[in-house]
Amino acid sequence: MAPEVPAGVFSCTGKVATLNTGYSKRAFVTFLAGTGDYVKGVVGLAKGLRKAKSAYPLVVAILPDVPEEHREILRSQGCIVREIEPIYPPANQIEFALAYYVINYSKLRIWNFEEYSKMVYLDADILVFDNIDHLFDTPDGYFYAVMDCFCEKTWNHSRQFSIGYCQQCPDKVTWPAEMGSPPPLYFNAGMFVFEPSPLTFESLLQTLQITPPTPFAEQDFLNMFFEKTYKPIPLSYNLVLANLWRHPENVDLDQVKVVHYCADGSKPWRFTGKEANMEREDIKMLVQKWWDVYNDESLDFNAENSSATEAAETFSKPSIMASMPEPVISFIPAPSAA
Ligand SMILES: O=c1ccn([C@@H]2O[C@H](COP(=O)(O)OP(=O)(O)O)[C@@H](O)[C@H]2O)c(=O)[nH]1
Ligand SMILES: OC[C@H]1O[C@H](O[C@@H]2[C@@H](O)[C@H](O)[C@@H](O)[C@H](O)[C@@H]2O)[C@H](O)[C@@H](O)[C@H]1O
Ligand SMILES: [Mn+2]
Repeated sequence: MAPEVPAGVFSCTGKVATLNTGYSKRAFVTFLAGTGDYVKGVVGLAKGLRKAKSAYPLVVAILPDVPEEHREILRSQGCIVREIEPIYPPANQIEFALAYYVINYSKLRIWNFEEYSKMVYLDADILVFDNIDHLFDTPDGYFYAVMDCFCEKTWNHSRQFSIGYCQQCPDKVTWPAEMGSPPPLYFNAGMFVFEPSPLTFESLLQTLQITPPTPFAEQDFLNMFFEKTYKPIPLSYNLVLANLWRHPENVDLDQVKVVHYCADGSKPWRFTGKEANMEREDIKMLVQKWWDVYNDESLDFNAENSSATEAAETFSKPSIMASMPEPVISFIPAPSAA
């Protein structure tokens, strides 16, 4: 059975929910880079949030190489499009688990969106099936995310993989004493709840410059940086698909609120069904659900159907902060996604 998630993690601290006035605002945020087809992922993400009747807008942090046509598609779907400067890891010889992961360090720019008090980051290959607005009411001061799984071959560089250990089933293969203490709980960085802060952003950047890159790029880096404040939340908030065949005992598809299409071959917008596990009925059902949302014209953005409209209009006024100059870094297009 997966490790328990602290019961109190969603208990409100009695704090008055932050009013969406002035600069103490809430929003979902995702990241888009390149000229390829991930823009379809962002459209699916935006329409899924609308279907779940979320009260908060979706901010899209985009790299300079995202074409105007894609930016217009996102604005037409009610997204708030914010261009960011890329962030690169220090010079290195590392071989990332997937070559294009090098662009994911630019995600760190979202900590500088200081006009927002609390944000929920969601990868563009995510579909929200159920309302998750209550995540914004989690107590401040922590980093909330779902624990990852170490069983896929993408983890074959790790000690966990070498002995068949996974935090999703810590009793199956116990961590041997001779290997020292077990690794700290490790989250998947495709979804997390955080509080933007320029101080945290500066600390992230300074720490990044002295941290040798590792196979899972910014995901490894964020796990190291937030190790002490990380609070696991249930798997239903970020179902990394590999859990379906690696830890089916931990998955209740009827309860899943967020599906993360990160298994090899599972991106719905380029699905062929040829890769390992892609012939599974549950995978094909989840991919179809993504397409149902993506193709549902009733979920397209318009003033009537968006509960986040007033919020989006409020947010769409560029804040003085957003116009603050950021360090200009020459942009080198990264390898395209797998
Ligand atoms: O060509 C790309 C590749 C990745 N991404 C962004 O980077 C995130 C992380 O990449 P991906 O989800 O493919 O990694 P995975 O979760 O599959 O390991 C994506 O969700 C997108 O938000 C992007 O915008 N363009
Ligand atoms: O750049 C590193 C990426 O690392 C993560 O993806 C991986 C990781 O979760 C592995 O544990 C899985 O085995 C693998 O399938 C999956 O692709 C994040 O989802 C993504 O947003 C991004 O941070
Ligand atoms: Mn992803």
